Amino acid sequence: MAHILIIDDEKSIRKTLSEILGYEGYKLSEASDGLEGLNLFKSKEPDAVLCDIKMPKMDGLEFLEKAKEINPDVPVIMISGHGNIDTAVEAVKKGAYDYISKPPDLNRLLITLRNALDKNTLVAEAKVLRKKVNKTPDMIGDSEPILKIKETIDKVAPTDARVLVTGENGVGKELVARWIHARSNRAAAPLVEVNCAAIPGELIESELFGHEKGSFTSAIKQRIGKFEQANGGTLFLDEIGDMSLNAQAKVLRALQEGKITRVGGDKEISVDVRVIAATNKDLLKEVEERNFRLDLYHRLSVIIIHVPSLNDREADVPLLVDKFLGDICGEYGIAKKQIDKAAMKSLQAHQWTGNIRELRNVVERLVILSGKCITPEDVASYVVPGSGPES
Ligand SMILES: Nc1ncnc2c1ncn2[C@@H]1O[C@H](COP(=O)(O)OP(=O)(O)OP(=O)(O)O)[C@@H](O)[C@H]1O
Repeated sequence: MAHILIIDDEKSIRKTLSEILGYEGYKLSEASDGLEGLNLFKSKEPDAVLCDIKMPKMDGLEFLEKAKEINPDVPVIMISGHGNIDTAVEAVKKGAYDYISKPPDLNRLLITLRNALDKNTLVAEAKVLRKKVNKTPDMIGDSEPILKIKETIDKVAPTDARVLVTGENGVGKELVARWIHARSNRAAAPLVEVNCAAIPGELIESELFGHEKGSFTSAIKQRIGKFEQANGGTLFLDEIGDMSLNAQAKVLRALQEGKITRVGGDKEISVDVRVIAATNKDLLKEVEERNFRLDLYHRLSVIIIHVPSLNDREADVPLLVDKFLGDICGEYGIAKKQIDKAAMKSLQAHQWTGNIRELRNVVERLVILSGKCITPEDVASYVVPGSGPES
């Protein structure tokens, strides 16, 4: 239930409001002046505020101003006495949600509060959605392989098909997974990522499936695993080739049956999760070497998207360089630097490791060390090892 902060120096008004709102089930905090109210506003993070206008120490208008600076999304409803309706109107102009008159009319109070809270929920939801939409970065490139990848993403995203994304480190595998999720019917639910290589073998099961309290020494409280967290959404299993055989068996079962069991638990929990996996390993070779289960491989690889290294999509290098130049100069707060044609050609011809982060680092180095226009000499000095004056 929503938490309401009541600020009024008149004890009787606080009492009336508390009784009405308490009866409706709201959680309440009370303050007798603006200053105390502001402290509670910071510490309790209420969902809405009812605030008197005339009060000692800090009046309602000052409170409103300060509260808006701290969190502009929390609606503040002013409580106005006979003498200060004009001030209440002024407060609404300054960002108060609305005002109610003293003595508070029960219906008007409850309706105003409910509307304010509804609006607040919508604002919060819109923020989350906006964040989600913005969270998927652009996939730069118009080379043949990237266009093909985008086409495949558009086809598979709306289905629930499992996708295995392969490619060297840093080629953009995670970006592909994010794009698939963002374009799927699950986009409003979470995309939960697990880096299987970064989690010690003995913890991976608890990470994926959760655990019950006391199931092992460090399990001091119950924990929900990534499969459950991703319920309704997508689970991205990065570096799946590094998962232990033991964990592979459990993941296989979860995929076959759509059910998981927490470590130390006996209850089966149904989960509705789409799995996207990624690896930089040759999984079939891992299968041959008995490090990876063939049945799991088949479950995961309904669709395979291979992201080629930069060296196999030279055409994308200028676009990426241009994007990174813009981003980096923006971060440094300087005008976007230019790059000479010949310099761009030599970046394009460079043998990249395949990791796009390497290209970004190189562009950052060039931004820092070069003049307004990046020249072939800059590239020779700062990028191609062994060919510059510094080496
Ligand atoms: N086509 C692209 N356009 C723009 N940025 C990209 C592109 N591909 C990758 N990047 C960026 O390069 C970085 C590395 O990409 P990402 O993390 O997706 O690679 P990865 O293959 O999953 O890496 P790892 O193997 O290390 O997990 C990220 O910052 C990503 O946003």
